[in-house]
Amino acid sequence: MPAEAASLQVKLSRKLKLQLPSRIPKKLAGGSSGVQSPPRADGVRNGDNHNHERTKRGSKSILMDKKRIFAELPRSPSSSPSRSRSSSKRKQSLLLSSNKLLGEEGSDGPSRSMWVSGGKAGASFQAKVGKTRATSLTLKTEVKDTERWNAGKQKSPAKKHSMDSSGHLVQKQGVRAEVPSSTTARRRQQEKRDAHGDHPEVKDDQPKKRKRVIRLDPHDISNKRLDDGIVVHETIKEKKMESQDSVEISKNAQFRAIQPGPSILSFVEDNLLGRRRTIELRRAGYNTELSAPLDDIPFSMSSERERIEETIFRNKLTFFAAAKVSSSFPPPEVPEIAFAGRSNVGKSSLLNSLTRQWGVARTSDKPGLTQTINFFKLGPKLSLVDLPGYGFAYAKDEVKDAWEELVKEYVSTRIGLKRVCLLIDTKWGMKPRDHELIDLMERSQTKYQIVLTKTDLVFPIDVARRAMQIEENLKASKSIVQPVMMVSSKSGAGIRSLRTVLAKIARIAKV
Ligand SMILES: Nc1nc2c(ncn2[C@@H]2O[C@H](COP(=O)(O)OP(=O)(O)OP(=O)(O)O)[C@@H](O)[C@H]2O)c(=O)[nH]1
Ligand SMILES: [Mg+2]
Repeated sequence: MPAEAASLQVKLSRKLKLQLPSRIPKKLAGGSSGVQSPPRADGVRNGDNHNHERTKRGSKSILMDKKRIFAELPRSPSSSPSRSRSSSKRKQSLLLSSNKLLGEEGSDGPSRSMWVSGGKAGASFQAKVGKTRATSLTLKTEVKDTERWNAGKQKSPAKKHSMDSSGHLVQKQGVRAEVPSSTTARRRQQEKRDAHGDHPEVKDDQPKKRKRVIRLDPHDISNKRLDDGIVVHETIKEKKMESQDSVEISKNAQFRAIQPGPSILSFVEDNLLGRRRTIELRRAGYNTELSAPLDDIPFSMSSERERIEETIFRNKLTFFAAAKVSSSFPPPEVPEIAFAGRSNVGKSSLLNSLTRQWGVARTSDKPGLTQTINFFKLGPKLSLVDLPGYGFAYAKDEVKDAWEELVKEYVSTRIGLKRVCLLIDTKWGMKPRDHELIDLMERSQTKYQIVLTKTDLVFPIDVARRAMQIEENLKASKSIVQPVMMVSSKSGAGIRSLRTVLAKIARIAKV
């Protein structure tokens, strides 16, 4: 038996020496050192085995244990002695891992051979390869590639490969460079598979997708223009805002610089105009629980109307006509006093406050409630006319324009119109549309009087300043009736004074 074994060993050695490749992929050999060892003459490299111990035992002992199997040319199983099951399993696992490695390497791999146990194990491997048709085919083709690769290697020996795991990419790139052009199609296929995630390890080695680079068209200056435009617009806007602010500031400064005359100041104080504390009103003897307490009527009830100092305002206020167009105006039978002004300035409220009949003329905090010219009779000798407001209102522009035209027509053509009370919000002062109406009344020689409203919302000094400001502005006006009146429908301040002025009109007026 020892003699047989020795002869068998010799035979195997010869056979295997013939089959030994010039190079063996390090990956297959499981090597991990960073430097590739030069191939040995007998085809066995120091790093070809899974550990260095085997290498130490020498090439002979390795050959005893291992046999290089070429996948494309399955060798007939040698008549090596049978091995234990565990050994066989170990070889199979080695085979599987090797197979896996082959798969990972793809067509670019430097070798498709592997070291497995000789004898029965090798035979079993061959049988397995034979059984697994797909695997066999792959191996076959890959071995062909390996041969070509080796040939290529020999042609260009100057090129080196780093076989260590850290330099895997370098090796693969090198191999790629050496793969002949006939394998290009296959390589593309492999790359496709890699791209589909068949071999994640290899995929990692693939050059990563280039980031999209946004190319700038040197002739396209739209972006720049857009940016520039925005910047320019912003600066213009900012400048505009700044200039507006400065104008506003200067306007406020100008307003604060107004020195009201002594008559205006005393009027404001006598009538307790402006924002006042409740305690102050109480101390002055007014019942702050009542509506419009400064009107100096203790109870705001119908029976109390008898206490109104101006007899004409003791009459019942009755609505009798509404007009959307001038043709709907009622015939001018009695003198009329109209209340005009911007929307929400307090026209309807003033009518109620003057007559102390709350709710006859409808009011709302929503601008644009009064949309028709409403005619109210205050006794047999006077009519009070509530006009729709102009300026901002919750209505369509066409509708608002129609109101404005109607108001203009009324104030400029109405026979029997004795006075237009032009109401101005004390806080905001006169606006361009107010001036428009003034101009119209000036042209049509309609008498008008400025009435500052909502005086309870501003400081007494500002009420005086506003009155003074308007008086100064309209000094040259011919149709204006001085003085500027100041009222508050809420507190009742200045209402009695206004009644006195308006009652005089009623007394002397004839249609
Ligand atoms: N604080 C205060 N609020 C007032 C005064 N006069 C009226 N108001 C309020 O201002 C709002 C508008 O009042 P209106 O009388 O409806 O005003 P208008 O001018 O008739 O409004 P339009 O009919 O829309 O043109 C309402 O909420 C009133 O309560 C006032 O003297 N002081
Ligand atoms: Mg109104």
